[in-house]
Amino acid sequence: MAPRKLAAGNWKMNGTLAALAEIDRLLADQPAPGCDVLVCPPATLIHALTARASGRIDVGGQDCHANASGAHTGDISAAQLLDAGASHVILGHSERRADHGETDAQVRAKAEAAHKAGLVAVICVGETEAQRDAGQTLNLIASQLAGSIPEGATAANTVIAYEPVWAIGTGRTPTTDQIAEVHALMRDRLSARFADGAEMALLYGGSVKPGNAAEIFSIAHVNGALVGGASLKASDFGPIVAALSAA
Ligand SMILES: O=C[C@H](O)COP(=O)(O)O
Repeated sequence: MAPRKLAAGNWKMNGTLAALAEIDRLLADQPAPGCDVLVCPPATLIHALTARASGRIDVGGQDCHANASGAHTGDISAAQLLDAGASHVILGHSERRADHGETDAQVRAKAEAAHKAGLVAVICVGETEAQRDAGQTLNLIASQLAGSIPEGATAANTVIAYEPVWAIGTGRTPTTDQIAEVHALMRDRLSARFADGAEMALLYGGSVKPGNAAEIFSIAHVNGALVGGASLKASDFGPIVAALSAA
């Protein structure tokens, strides 16, 4: 079976209740998308967005704690995300790895917690510009995949997002050959390690816009996108969803 196609939006620390009007616009613009659509708003909006989307868009968190409950002020558990309406959770985003020092082992523990709660883990990997310049990209991605993905991962409970750190929010994107090289490596490693690794959805993320989406979605083993800035407005995210639907 081919991997499912997924257009995922990561709102990061943007948006209040007023931003949910964009969900209405997105639903109007894309009433019957030919791909899965996921929006990961700040945790404060998960419940309201779930109600607003009425099952037509999947909703996700942007992080969860590895523990199910306890004295962890400011954190949120996978079960709490599920309870609020989430079906997915982004884990190991480079902003979490950089801002909060998250390691592969911590990301893996969080993914185990997400799976246990019944959430799909969207696990992010990606190299910095210095690592790419030093020729370390493929080894680093292989190492992040090995360290961040738990043994219980399947195509049903795990999505992998390749996000070069230097392409996030910069307007710069890798060449199609560079994306293809990393996605081929990811497919090889996942297929070697997991029984259904050939069916795991692989997303590209980093400055995906309406203008470059179709080209990115034409690359082998790119099954969708994790979109930051361009997911905030339906006028940008709608065309990206349409491009993936047509891919
Ligand atoms: O999670 C999304 C990525 O960090 C990409 O962000 P961006 O589309 O704003 O470059």
